[in-house]
Amino acid sequence: MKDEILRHLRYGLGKDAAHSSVYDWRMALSRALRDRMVDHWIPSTQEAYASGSKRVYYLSMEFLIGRLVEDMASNLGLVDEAKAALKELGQDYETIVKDEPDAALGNGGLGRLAACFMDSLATLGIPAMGYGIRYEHGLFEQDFVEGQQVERPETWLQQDHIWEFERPEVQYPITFGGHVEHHDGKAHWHPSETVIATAFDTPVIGWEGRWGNTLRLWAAMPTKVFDLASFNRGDYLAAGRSEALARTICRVLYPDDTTETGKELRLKQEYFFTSASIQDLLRRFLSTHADIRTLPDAAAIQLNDTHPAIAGPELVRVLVDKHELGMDEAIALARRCLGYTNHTLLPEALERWPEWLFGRVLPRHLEIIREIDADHLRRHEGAPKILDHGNVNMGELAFIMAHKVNGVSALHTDLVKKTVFNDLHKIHPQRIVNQTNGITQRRWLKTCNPALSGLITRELGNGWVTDLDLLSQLKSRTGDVAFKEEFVAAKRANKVRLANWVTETMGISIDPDAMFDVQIKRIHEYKRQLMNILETVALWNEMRAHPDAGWTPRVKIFGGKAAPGYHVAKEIIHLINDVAAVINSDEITKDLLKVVYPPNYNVTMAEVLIPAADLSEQISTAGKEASGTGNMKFALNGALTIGTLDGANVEIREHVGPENFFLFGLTAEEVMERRTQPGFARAAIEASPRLQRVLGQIVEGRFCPQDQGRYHGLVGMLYDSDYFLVTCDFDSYYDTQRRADEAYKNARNWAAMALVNTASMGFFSSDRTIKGYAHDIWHVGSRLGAGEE
Ligand SMILES: CCc1ccc([C@H](C)CC(=O)N[C@@H]2O[C@H](CO)[C@@H](O)[C@H](O)[C@H]2O)cc1
Repeated sequence: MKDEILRHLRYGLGKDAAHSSVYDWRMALSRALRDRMVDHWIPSTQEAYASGSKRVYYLSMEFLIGRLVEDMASNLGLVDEAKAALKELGQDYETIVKDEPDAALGNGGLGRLAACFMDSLATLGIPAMGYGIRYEHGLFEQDFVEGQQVERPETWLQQDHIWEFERPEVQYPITFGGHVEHHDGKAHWHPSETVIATAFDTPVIGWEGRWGNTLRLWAAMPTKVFDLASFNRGDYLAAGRSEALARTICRVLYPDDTTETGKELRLKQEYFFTSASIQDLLRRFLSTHADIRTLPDAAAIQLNDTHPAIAGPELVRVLVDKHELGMDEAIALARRCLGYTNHTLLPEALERWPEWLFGRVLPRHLEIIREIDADHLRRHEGAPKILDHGNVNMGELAFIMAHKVNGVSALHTDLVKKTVFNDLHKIHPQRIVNQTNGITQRRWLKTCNPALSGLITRELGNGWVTDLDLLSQLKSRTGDVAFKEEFVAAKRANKVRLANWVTETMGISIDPDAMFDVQIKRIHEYKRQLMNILETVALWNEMRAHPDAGWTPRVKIFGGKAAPGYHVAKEIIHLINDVAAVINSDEITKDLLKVVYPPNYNVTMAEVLIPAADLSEQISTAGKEASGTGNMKFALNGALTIGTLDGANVEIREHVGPENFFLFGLTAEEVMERRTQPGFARAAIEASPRLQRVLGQIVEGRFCPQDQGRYHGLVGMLYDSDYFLVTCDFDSYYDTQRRADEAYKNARNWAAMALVNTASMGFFSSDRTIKGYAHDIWHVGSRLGAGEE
């Protein structure tokens, strides 16, 4: 490895060791790892072709990958070798790893799930390809200016993205707009705009390199790079116009993760990558198969939410307009290939495109959607329609065009059947299945928590890395004092690492023996960061009133971005920072309570925060969080959960046992019922002197004396609407936090509960999730011989 690094430094970067920067060393290390990776990648790709085995195509607008050096080195079993080689070269592995920017090609849960799925598909040896967009700018960088979020463009591609291979030979025309003519029984689409989709491939190598798949991200290129005539006329802007227009399509990730934008560019982004992917998988299929009618036996296409739902009409378009199948046959054939995953029940997140806009961008597809609707209505009278009230409902389209639809947790899937797709569920009672989410333990334990994963491997061997159920053997250790001490020591080491980082980057000192109480996720009203900060103020009030009451010292840690246009979420960020400033400078409570909110939460920050957490905040309004995946990461890393019966919290509590979970709050049914009671919020506030006092302090400007009225709106909204029932769950949340305080005082018992959490997470591996999709939806097998998995 040492020689390979030096060779890459010299011939890849043209540098000698003496004059190399951290960037140069990182590039040299990455190139050395990449070489090893390719030696696993190419044989897998060849075998996938040669075997003609069925492939999974995972279409997602987002892949929240994070950093790759450590993950690649770990999956190839080269971490120690890399560390040793760099040490010999006088370099520090940690410093070099830290230099890599995150690939932040996603907003949150949906994007990260796609990344975990890619790791599991490769580790399980299932031939698969991820298809997405190569955004020039990923999710914005967040900073706080006077406590308020400001966004800056993310710039991951400003330096060489070493893990990708450009595929200039893989290009497809993507057309938009124009009109459709019908003659001699055929449709002829005459588009007004064409761009070229070009492929960039990133290898995805599974554990121990036994199989490799590809993540193919599309970039947009103009059909005509440069308009020399305009240039010669001195019209320089016109000269570069087509290129600028084309590049706009993949310029930036839309930063909204719960509200559909309705922007034309977003629709073009969705069609751009979906059409390129469909054209690409059909080319691959037809290169080894003659009869297009056998496509469903060779391709399982999974839609990651409705964002690629245009895949249905696009496949039908190609089958009818290019391969001359009948409309009905084409629709049925496409349906046998397609699966659709729903990730949210929030009405504002369900994509509904105005028909006029849709028809302007995709006139032929609108025609085909009419055919799909008519075909479905012919078979199911009175069925919900895709085209309704002047909108194209992408949820209905995805449902009707898929042979299987799944929710992402047991509760969510149940609610999908009862609410958003109730009518369609009645018509197609077998179509909706559950696939509870999961996480890859390679990144979310093996790589991010070497202290704990090392201890586990010493005790159990490393079988757990590919079979997480093996962790259940640790349940027998809850009484093993020595083992528990090592378990606690690992947690404390991670807390010290975090405390040092917080002091270095924020100048705030935190006590590693305090309870680290962490809420990290996108800022959204349904996730109720607001309730968390209200509870924090209530706790602060009590601590100030009785500083010697034997409090459990706490560090409240927040992390998360708000969509730039989501003003209430931005107000909540402002409030958290205002409260933090006052509490962190309070002499009375300085050793009892601190509030820390590091800016720019991302995958890499999660990998530092989660191993250091004692308490995991999963406090969404019941019925709103489809699953959550952070909840699984925390429990796996030995944190206890305080949470509602929402999403996958329900299943986590079932697996860890009610005694090892701090449950509070209304259930999803009770939430629906409570909302029917007029003035429920005001009543709840009047019933809680503690909450009343906190709201009074906030509305009077206790945390923003220089801008008294700052939170009048926010508090007013709680009194008048409180759609997410912060007021109704506040007291039980507060009391449950106090129960956690008491529990934390008994370190041994807390350690035993934490150990049971870690030991009970086997079910929540994304390997189990992918096996579920493979069995219930995709009907695919592994290329790794039986028993090799
Ligand atoms: C159109 C704008 C938009 C963009 C993204 C989304 C995603 C579906 C939001 C999302 O990330 N949902 C989360 O998906 C996770 C993976 O299944 C779940 O664990 C989370 O509960 C869910 O909120 C909705 C709407």
